[in-house]
Amino acid sequence: MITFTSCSHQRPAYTPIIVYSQTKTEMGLEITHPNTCIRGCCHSDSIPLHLPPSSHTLLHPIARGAESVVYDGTLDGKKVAVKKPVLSTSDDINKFHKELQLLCKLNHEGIATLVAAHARPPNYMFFFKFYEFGNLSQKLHVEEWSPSIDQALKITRQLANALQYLHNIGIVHRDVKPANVLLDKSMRPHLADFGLSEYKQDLKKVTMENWRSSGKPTGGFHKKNMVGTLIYMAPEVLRKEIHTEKSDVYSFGISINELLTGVVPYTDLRTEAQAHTVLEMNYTEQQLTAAVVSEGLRPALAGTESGAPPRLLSLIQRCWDADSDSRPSFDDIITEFDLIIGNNNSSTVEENAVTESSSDDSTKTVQPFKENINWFSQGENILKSVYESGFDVKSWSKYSENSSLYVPVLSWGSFATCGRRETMEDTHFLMPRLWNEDDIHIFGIFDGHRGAAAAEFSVRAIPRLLQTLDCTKSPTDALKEAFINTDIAFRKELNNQHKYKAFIQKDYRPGCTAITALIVQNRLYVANAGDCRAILCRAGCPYPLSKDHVASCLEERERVTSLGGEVKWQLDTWRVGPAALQVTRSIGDDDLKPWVTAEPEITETVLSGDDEYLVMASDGLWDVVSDLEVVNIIKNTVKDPGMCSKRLATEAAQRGSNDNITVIVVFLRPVSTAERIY
Ligand SMILES: Nc1ncnc2c1ncn2[C@@H]1O[C@H](COP(=O)(O)OP(=O)(O)OP(=O)(O)O)[C@@H](O)[C@H]1O
Ligand SMILES: [Mn+2]
Ligand SMILES: [Mn+2]
Repeated sequence: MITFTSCSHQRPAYTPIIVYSQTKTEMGLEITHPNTCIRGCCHSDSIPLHLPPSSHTLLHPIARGAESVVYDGTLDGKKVAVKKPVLSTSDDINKFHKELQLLCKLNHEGIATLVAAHARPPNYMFFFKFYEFGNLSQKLHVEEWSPSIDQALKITRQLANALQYLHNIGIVHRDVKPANVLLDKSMRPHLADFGLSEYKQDLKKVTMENWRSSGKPTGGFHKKNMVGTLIYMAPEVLRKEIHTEKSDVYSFGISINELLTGVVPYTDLRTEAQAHTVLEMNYTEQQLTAAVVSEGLRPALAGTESGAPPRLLSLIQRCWDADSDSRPSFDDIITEFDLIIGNNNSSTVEENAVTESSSDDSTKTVQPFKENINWFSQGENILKSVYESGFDVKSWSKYSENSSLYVPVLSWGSFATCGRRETMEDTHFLMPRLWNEDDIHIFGIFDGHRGAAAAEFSVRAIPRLLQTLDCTKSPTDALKEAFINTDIAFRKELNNQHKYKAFIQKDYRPGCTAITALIVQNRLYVANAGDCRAILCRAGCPYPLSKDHVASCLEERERVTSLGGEVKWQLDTWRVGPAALQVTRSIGDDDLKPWVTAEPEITETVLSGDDEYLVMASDGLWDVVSDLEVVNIIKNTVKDPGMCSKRLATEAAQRGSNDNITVIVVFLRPVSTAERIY
C-alpha cells in the first residue's frame, strides 16, 4: 500500500515582508523600493520604474512612429515626452524590457535622458526630458533650418561624443539618423531611440537568431536585420552581413553630411551626375542598394562653400568608407575633430576679415533694372485685391471636436522637371501644417499653358487665400472660392498690364490647370480644374480622386456648348474656342471665359487606416503612366515620398513624356523601418 505523505503546500511559517521605502531622484521624483519592472529584470538606483497614476498626464501626441506614439505630457508638474510603445505581441513586451534595461544604464548629456518609466501592466511608458526643438530631420527639412557652420560643427562634435560614450560601454545604436537626434533650446543634440540598439557581444547572436527564425535569408530575415533606414545603412548591413559598431560610424558620416548640405541623401541632382549606369535618377530599392554596395555610390559630399573645413569633408568620406575596418572609431573621430575645430576657429577670423574688406566694394554694385513682371509676387499680393480691409487668421481645427477621429500621419515629397521642354510652366506648393495646426495640410500643382504666368501667380495666390479664410466656410466652399478669386484676380492683373504696359503682347492669354488636396483631420478634399490628376492608394489599390476636364469628355463638351462656347474636332481631338484649348477648366485663359471655367470639381473622402498614400501629378505623368502602374512603381521604390515622386517623374520621362512633369507624393501613415525596405 502506498501512503502519501502530505507535502506541505501551506504557507511558510512566516511571510517575507516587502519593505516599501522611498528615496528621491535628482529631479525630485520619488522612487518607491523595490524599484524594478514587473518582471524584476529592470533595475535602477536613480530612475523610478513605476509611478503612481496621479504623478503624470499625457497631453497631445507629438509623433506617431511605426512602433510607438510619443506624447507631450507632465510628470510631477514638469514637461516631459512620453513614449508609449505599441505592444501587441510578447516579442514587443520583451523588446520594451530590453530597451528599458539599456536606457537605465545610459547617462550622458549627448543622449536623450530617461527620467522615469512605468513598466507594469497595463501601462508601459518611457518618460524622457522634453527636447523643445524636435528632431534634426524635421528641423532641416520641414522648418528648412540652415545651421551656421559653427552650429553644425558643435552638433557634430556632441553627437560624436555621445556615440563614443555608447561604443565605450559596449552598445551599438544601429539607427543613427537625423530623425533620431533631438535638439534642446540651445540647439544641443541628444541621441534618442534605442529601439534597435544591441550590446556588441550580442550582435552576432541576434543576427543568427533572426536568420534561424526565418529559415532562409529572405523575407523575415531581411526585415529583422536590415534595421535602420535604408539610406543611412552601411554596405555591410545592406549585404546582410553582421552589424558592427563601425556601421554606426557610416550612418554618422551620412547624417553629418546631410546636416552640412541640408539635402536628404541621394536626392541632390549633383549625385546623379556622379552616379552612372543603372541609376540615372531611377532609384528602386534594389538599385540603390546595389549602387551603394558595389558601385560605392554615396550622397553628394558637402562642398567647401558650406564652410566645412576640407579636413572634415575627408573625415566624412572615411566614415562612409565601403570597408568597415578603414572607418575611424569614435575615439579617432574626436581626436581628428578637435584638430579641425582648432584650425577652423582661426580660419573663421581670417575669412571674416576678408568679407569685411570686400563688402565695401559690394555697395558700389548696382542692381540691374528688371522689366519682367514677376508673376509669383503678383500672386502673393492677391490679398490686397480680394480683401479691402483686414482679415482674421482662423482655422478649421475645431471643425470637428471629435477627438476619437482617425488622424492620418503625413510625410510628403515632390519632384518637378521640365522634361524635354525648354521651359518650365508647372508650379507646385507643399503646405503641411497650415496655421501651425497638426491636422490641416494642403498641397497643390498648377500646369501652365501659353506661358507660365498663370501657374506662377496661382501657386502663391491659392495658398494665401486659403490661409486667410473665414473659418465659418466649409473646406469645400473655401476651395471653390479660392480658385474663382484667383482666376478673377489674375485676369484683372493681366488686363491692367495690357492697358498700361506696352511690352506685353496683346494676344498674351496665359492659363493653367490646377489641382489641390486639402486634408482637415480625417477628411481629404481634392479640388480640380483641368487635367492634373490625384489618386489615393487604399489597401493597395488606386482610386481616382479627380476627373479630367478635357473637351473629349462629353459632359464637359456639353457644359461648354450650353454656355455658348464652341468646341471643334481639330487635328487629333476636341478643342475649345479659337485658341483650340484641350482643357475645359482653368485659371486664366481670359479669351475663353466663361466657357473654360475656373470652378473646380471637388471630391471629399473620409480617410481611414487603409489609406496608404496620395499621388498628385500634372498630365506629363498621367499621359504615359497609368494609375495602376503608379501603385506598382511605388511598391518597389524606397519608401521616401521624395524618392517616390522622383522615381515616377523619371519613369514618365523615360517613357517619352514630352511635357513638364510634376509629382507630389503624400504618405498617409507612418512607414515602419521594415516597410521602408520592403
Ligand atoms: N524627448 C523628446 N522630446 C521631444 N520630442 C521627442 C522626444 N522623444 C521623441 N520625440 C519625437 O518623437 C519622434 C519619435 O521618437 P522615437 O524615434 O524615439 O520613436 P520611434 O517610435 O522609435 O520612431 P521611429 O519610427 O523613428 O522608429 C522623434 O523623432 C521626435 O520628433
Ligand atoms: Mn525614431
Ligand atoms: Mn525606432
